[in-house]
Amino acid sequence: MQYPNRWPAPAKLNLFLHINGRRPDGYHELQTLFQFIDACDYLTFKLTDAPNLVLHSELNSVVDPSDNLILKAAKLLKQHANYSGGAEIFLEKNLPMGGGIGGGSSNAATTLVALNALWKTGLSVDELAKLGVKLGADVPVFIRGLAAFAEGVGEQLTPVDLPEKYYLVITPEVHVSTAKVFSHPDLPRNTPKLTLATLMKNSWQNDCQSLVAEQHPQVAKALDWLVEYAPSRMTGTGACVFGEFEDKQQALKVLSQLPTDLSGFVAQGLNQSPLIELIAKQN
Ligand SMILES: C[C@@](CO)(OP(=O)(O)O)[C@H](O)COP(=O)(O)OP(=O)(O)OC[C@H]1O[C@@H](n2ccc(N)nc2=O)[C@H](O)[C@@H]1O
Ligand SMILES: Nc1ncnc2c1ncn2[C@@H]1O[C@H](COP(=O)(O)OP(=O)(O)O)[C@@H](O)[C@H]1O
Repeated sequence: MQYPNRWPAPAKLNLFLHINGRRPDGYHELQTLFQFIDACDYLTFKLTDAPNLVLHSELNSVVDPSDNLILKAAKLLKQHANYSGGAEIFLEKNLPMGGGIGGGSSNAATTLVALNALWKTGLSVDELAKLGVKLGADVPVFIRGLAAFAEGVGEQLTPVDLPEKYYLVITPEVHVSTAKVFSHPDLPRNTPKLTLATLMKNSWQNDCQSLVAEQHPQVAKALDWLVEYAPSRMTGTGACVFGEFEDKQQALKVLSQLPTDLSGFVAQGLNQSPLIELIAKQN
């Protein structure tokens, strides 16, 4: 089978994020809507007979390679499948980190999907998703590659077909820790659970937004600015915020007016991830 050289790891947005409660293990019950966007990191894999797993990336100076979700994912698959060889992995990092657009989780998912194909370890998508959730609650949605309504701690996924709008994503230069947001005493945790049909009719919100905006003036500033142009919210636990547009030109026009101390990009919503499209083309 002819696989490509570069494997995409797309970002996601949480179009809404509701927190319904806290479980005894500290994890939170959520209802959230995931859609991919066509902004991606890219990974390249060179297979080796030697068992070593090596990551080449500018990120190595910021995230210790042993903490990098890419190497953690590769190690997990290698151990699970009892694979004898190794890989050199090259990462092109384009996505902002700690922004709530899921770059780390997506990198992990792409590593699992790509190495499973290249190493011919033969795991099913369900098995890969089960491995992936050990690395992060967001990893399975990237492995399955379909826009989805998520419940539980984010692992119960129902695929959904959504309008593929354009988003202006603002990337405030602050790193928000997901663990810190979820452990904050003031985080609202009591949004009632609703059916998907009801949620689709309601206006959408992110229950982490007020807390994160209070703690990070750059996030509040981005939201105050963007909301003048389009319905806007934060994604995940922040710091990125996004405004929805029907029309790409309109989104680009607003981007061109962004105050100089903010930065961002325009991307299109996708119901199928570029990673899964690529795998489907091979089969
Ligand atoms: C809440 C979301 C929405 O997409 O936030 P973002 O990370 O994307 O901003 C994700 O589900 C996050 O997924 P992910 O980033 O993979 O989370 P994990 O590594 O599993 O967990 C990071 C920390 O967040 C908290 N956490 C995460 C998920 C959840 N349902 N309840 C939690 O309380 C836990 O304290 C955990 O220690
Ligand atoms: N390959 C990776 N890409 C990005 N972040 C990574 C990676 N591996 C580990 N991390 C760690 O995970 C943290 C959260 O990453 P990221 O997925 O970008 O944020 P978020 O979950 O908020 O979207 C980073 O700050 C970094 O310390």
